[in-house]
Amino acid sequence: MASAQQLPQHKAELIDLCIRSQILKFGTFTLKSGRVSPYFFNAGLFNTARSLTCLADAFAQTLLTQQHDATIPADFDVIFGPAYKGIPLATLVCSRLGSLDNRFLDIGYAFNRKEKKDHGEGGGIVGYQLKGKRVLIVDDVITAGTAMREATEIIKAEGGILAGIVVCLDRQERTTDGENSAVENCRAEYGVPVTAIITLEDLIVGVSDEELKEQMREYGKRYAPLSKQQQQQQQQQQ
Ligand SMILES: O=P(O)(O)OC[C@H]1O[C@H](OP(=O)(O)OP(=O)(O)O)[C@H](O)[C@@H]1O
Ligand SMILES: O=C(O)c1cc(=O)[nH]c(=O)[nH]1
Repeated sequence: MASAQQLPQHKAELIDLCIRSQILKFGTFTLKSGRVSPYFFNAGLFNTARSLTCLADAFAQTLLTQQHDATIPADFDVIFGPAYKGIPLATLVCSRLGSLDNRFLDIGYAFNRKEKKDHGEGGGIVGYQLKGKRVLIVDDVITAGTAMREATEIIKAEGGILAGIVVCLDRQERTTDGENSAVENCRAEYGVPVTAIITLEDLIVGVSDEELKEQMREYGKRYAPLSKQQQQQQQQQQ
């Protein structure tokens, strides 16, 4: 395994799976933010019991074994997965936590519909009621943070209380309208712990092809959060 020596086992195993199953793809991809990336993380390809088991292990390790760390969300009643790719993730993490520890047996899961349903039970939310509950968001990727903004607005509108955010991959990019990292921006704006199982830096460690590593580094630099000095230079130029 290319990354086994440098990274904790659950991260190395996940990265190895992502490379073997082409969950991590290389090419030209337009992202939700409009940025054009030479790599793409397709969580839709966690599509077998084997790969979901690996992913569930990695989420559980992240949430359960590092609870002394203030960036790790600890107290929540409901796991919310933003449509679409967050939906199976919320279900998976809820089920895995419940099977690992009885204290989690009564946590709920919920997700939004991208289009509201106007028949049957109707509405835009499926699953556990969010009103008055501490809600953990689980998603596949954070890039510029737009999906997180949308998810937090849904939770607020339902009367839920955001308790934290955990994603599979932090691409370590800045927000579209600012200079700060999307993750730092969520921490500051929502005042909750935000964490990721793996980051762009971790992915680069796991990739063995030098040319692809370089493309990832270059892209990462282009959309990296700006340092204080860069922010000052930018202000002076304006
Ligand atoms: O941090 P951001 O810049 O918002 O980008 C990340 C988001 O983009 C994708 O969602 P999207 O709605 O495109 O896809 P999906 O319907 O496949 O989940 C991805 O699943 C993240 O939720
Ligand atoms: O930013 C995105 O839209 C995005 C990036 C990525 O790597 N994977 C994904 O599903 N969406």
